[in-house]
Amino acid sequence: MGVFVSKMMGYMFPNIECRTLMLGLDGAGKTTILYKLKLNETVNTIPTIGFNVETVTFQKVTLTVWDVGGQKRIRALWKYYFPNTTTLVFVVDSSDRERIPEVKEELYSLLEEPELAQAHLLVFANKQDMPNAITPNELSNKLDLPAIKNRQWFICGTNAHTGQGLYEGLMWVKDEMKS
Ligand SMILES: Nc1nc2c(ncn2[C@@H]2O[C@H](COP(=O)(O)OP(=O)(O)OP(=O)(O)O)[C@@H](O)[C@H]2O)c(=O)[nH]1
Ligand SMILES: [Mg+2]
Repeated sequence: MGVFVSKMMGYMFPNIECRTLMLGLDGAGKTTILYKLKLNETVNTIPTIGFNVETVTFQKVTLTVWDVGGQKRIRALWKYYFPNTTTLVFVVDSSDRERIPEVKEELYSLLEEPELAQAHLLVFANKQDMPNAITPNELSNKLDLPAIKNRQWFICGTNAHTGQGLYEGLMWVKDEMKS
């Protein structure tokens, strides 16, 4: 009986799989976020040369999260991770105000990529714990997010060390995937 019920539940509420591509400038906090989500731990990171990939399950949504190094000289490799992306997670170091123009340039060049045309956009305004951090609202305006009309997008403030804000983002991804 228990097996029957669990099979019925599986048919009625199937697991949703989501290929998630996490990009952003070097040092934004992508790898820290990945392992906070996967292990609920704050790991010591080194700059990613190449990628990390982990699966994270959240309320029946299984995300395969690809975290690709963001150093300028290796951003040319991002394109190899584009195919079949359902959600683009773009991580920003909110305390690095000087690099916001570079952030914007990289974000908009991603949004022009045909292989990412179907992807939802989740922006993590990370490092909200830093005293000079730009707020998610301010970042949204600086990145002109309200002007994006051709895809669903969402921004939230995060602190990858404590995990604050990360689940708000995942909740949005889950709702987008289910709708
Ligand atoms: N204060 C603070 N520091 C953070 C936060 N998230 C990440 N960091 C720190 O920022 C530094 C860079 O984090 P990473 O996760 O390695 O950054 P990354 O985006 O993976 O960088 P690349 O691999 O070079 O693309 C590390 O020292 C992290 O501990 C945060 O929310 N707050
Ligand atoms: Mg990294």
